[in-house]
Amino acid sequence: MSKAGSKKSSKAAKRPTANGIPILPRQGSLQGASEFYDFACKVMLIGDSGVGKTCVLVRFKDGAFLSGSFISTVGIDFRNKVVNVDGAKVKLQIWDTAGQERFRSVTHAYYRDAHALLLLYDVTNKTSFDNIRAWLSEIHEYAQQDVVIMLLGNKADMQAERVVKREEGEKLARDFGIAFMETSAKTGLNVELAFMAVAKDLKSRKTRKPNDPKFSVTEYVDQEKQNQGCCS
Ligand SMILES: Nc1nc2c(ncn2[C@@H]2O[C@H](COP(=O)(O)OP(=O)(O)OP(=O)(O)O)[C@@H](O)[C@H]2O)c(=O)[nH]1
Repeated sequence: MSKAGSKKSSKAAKRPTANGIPILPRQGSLQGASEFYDFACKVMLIGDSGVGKTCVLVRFKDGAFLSGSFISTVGIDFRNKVVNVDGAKVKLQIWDTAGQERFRSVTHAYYRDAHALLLLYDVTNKTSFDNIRAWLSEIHEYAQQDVVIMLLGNKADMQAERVVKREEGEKLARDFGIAFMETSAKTGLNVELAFMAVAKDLKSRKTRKPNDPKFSVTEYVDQEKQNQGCCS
């Protein structure tokens, strides 16, 4: 992950750059030599700086939480994970973007190939929530029309600092017809579910017969949340 100030960012500095921003190959290889899979898809994590995109990715990929001082992502990077969906192996190539405004022109270029976008805000940061509409406009401008969008209200573990109610996130998602859930990279709440919903959607798109009902990410997520029997 290209995080400014991290050890890995010195590696990133040896990569090709544009205005000092590390640029990775546009088409991250979906052909992992040692990984077997049936379908592959690109998922992008987007949202304001500091909402927890890198932490959500690390939680999903490694089952760990990056606590401590916050190091902002520089440019864009990706990690792969193969998941099992009803007997099929789906390779998720997950792109972690920099939330900072100065990297926006770099990350826009990657929207077009994305099958799914996980759009994050931070439930303890009202501005990050208010900016969601602007992020959705960008998605509308740069992403494919049929891209799957999921709104994630992250840092749900920080109840004392919360300033955005769950109902506000739900309403915004409803207004835009997109799936919603609250997540926590710290506790792992709903992180797996978010990525699995995306993987299921992709598998369904690839295998669905003309008369089969269309898979709905929103319905799937709502069903799974009900099955958890909790308020998340
Ligand atoms: N309590 C709590 N802290 C979190 C959570 N997710 C992220 N953080 C913290 O929030 C800070 C920012 O997290 P990052 O994942 O680096 O944020 P980012 O969205 O990748 O930021 P940029 O790289 O600048 O775009 C870090 O200090 C994390 O430890 C969470 O779910 N709960």
